[in-house]
Amino acid sequence: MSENLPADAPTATRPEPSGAPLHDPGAQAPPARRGTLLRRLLRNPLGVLSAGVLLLLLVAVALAPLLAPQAPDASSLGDAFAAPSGAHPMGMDSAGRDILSRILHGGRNTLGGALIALGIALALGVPSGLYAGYRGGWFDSVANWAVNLVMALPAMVVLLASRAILGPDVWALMIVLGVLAAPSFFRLVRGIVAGVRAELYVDAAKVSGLSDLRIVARHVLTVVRGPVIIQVALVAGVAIALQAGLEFLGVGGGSAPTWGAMLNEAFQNIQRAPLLLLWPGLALGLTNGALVLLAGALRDGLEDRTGEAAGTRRSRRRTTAAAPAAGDAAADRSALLSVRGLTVAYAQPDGTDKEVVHGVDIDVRAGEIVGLVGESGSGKTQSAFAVLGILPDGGRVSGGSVTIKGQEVVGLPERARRALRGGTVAYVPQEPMSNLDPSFTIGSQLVEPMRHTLGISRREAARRAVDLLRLVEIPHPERTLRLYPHEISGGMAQRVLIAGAMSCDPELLIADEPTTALDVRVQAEVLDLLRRLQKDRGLGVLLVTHDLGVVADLCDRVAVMNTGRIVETGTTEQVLHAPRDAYTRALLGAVLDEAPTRAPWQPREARSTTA
Ligand SMILES: Nc1ncnc2c1ncn2[C@@H]1O[C@H](COP(=O)(O)OP(=O)(O)OP(=O)(O)O)[C@@H](O)[C@H]1O
Repeated sequence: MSENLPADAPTATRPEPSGAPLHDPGAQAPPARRGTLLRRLLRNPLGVLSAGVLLLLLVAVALAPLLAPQAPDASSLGDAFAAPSGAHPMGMDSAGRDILSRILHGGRNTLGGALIALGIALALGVPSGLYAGYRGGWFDSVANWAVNLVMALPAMVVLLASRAILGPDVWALMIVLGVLAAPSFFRLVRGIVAGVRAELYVDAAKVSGLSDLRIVARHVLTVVRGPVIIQVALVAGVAIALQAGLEFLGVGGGSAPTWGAMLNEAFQNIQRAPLLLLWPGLALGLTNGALVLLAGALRDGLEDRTGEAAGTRRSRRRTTAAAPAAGDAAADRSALLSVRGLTVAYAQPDGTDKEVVHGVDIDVRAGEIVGLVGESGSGKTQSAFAVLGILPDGGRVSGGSVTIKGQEVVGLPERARRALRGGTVAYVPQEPMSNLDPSFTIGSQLVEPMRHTLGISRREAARRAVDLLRLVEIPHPERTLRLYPHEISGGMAQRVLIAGAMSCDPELLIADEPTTALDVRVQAEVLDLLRRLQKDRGLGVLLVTHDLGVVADLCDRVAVMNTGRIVETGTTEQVLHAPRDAYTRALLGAVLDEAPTRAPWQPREARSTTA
């Protein structure tokens, strides 16, 4: 798009929560949250003023046939340049036509044309920006190339050339303008979505089994809509100004009244009746000014809301998960999770593949906790993501087999994998705060995935959410459901994520360094919780960790990973006390011998009595 149109994305505003309210009285989001944007807008004097002016203009223009004193083209040459009077409040133009009537009717053409341009720009730019930002790949490359091409063209020159080709039809020119303005929406939306896509809470939503469409609707559109609103105002203003400019230059059809054509006529008679310039100029100025002020007020409203809700958006660092732990290579494939010869590769810019996981074997049986340990970069995360089916862009399972309850999942269609993730397999991530969307209440983030993956009503999901928070030992669950992530501690956030993971009664839990981001005391509580859930529900757990203390404390078996390979597997006792592999010995040697060990796990009641 040309320099004439707004190309820079407005600052991304914090999303306004649109989380579904819970119907359970105890779990329901407070009704005060609803419609707060409108209330905030009404509290902002500039917002009220600009919205009022725009509304007035739109209503007046829409009712032009009723409000105009006479037809816009009715002329009486004897009254040319007549001053304002009771019958003609804005006076008469050079052809003796009523200016008020022409302003009202002209507004229909001017604003209608801008609306067409805006509609086309939105229809082309927003969906393609969403798709390119969320999916990337070849569509992103092609769309970016096309957008750069269009943006390199000067809009006014293209419009003048279009006029020469298409004729003096201003509506056709507005369609061309819409195409020229679409890249501004594309770039804005694509940039924001590409950022949001990397957020951990989007990964968490994927793992909880939500479809891409739902994730976009719930987590992405809320972030995009604020900036898009502002862009709408800017593009509408530019479309109105460009259209008026074309008419002013005499490029339009000239047959229908428009504010630009009126400016043109006024300019020709500026010496004789300078007042003629005032009315169309005022109409254009008021419309554009009101649009810009309204957009600002809307943005302020959205930012207020989201700033209050989100408080702190935590680090964007992508989780480096650890993969499922160890299975004896000999174990049979009837295990809950069975991984054989798993290889993961990333496509390189030169067309070659870089293999980062080289033939991993792991088994997790029902009711056991398997630890996957290894130093940073050993391939734990890649293995876990491969099992979950959420490898980042460019990554793929290039070989091997992963079965869950005997079902091969490598090559399974995405829909089927989602169903598995939302049901049989659950995931507990490393950084609890980054995996909760700051814009939604805890209740909303527990309820929505349950509604969609279990197909239950909101009321039922809200009831289950309260039970789940009790299950993970969160005090005052009803109150907690109404809180936003920034209002709870890291330990509570991790409990919430564990509750979310348990919400669909999984059989296999993949926990990625679930305690790394927590302080020592909270770590112990979360590990105790995991152990209790695993015992009570007979879960199979693949625990990715670099902490050998955690392995000793919790795991039944352990797999040690180094440079993309499992170097040793066995029972925890055997691997920790009689390591066979030199790397395992080095890993154990790196642990401080004098470091204090945690007391063995006991049920909560026992802990409180022994404390
Ligand atoms: N997008 C990517 N493209 C290419 N290589 C990658 C990509 N992501 C990870 N890798 C490589 O894969 C290897 C394994 O990384 P992985 O994140 O699985 O390690 P990890 O054992 O989980 O480490 P940490 O404990 O730090 O999370 C690393 O060498 C890393 O460089």
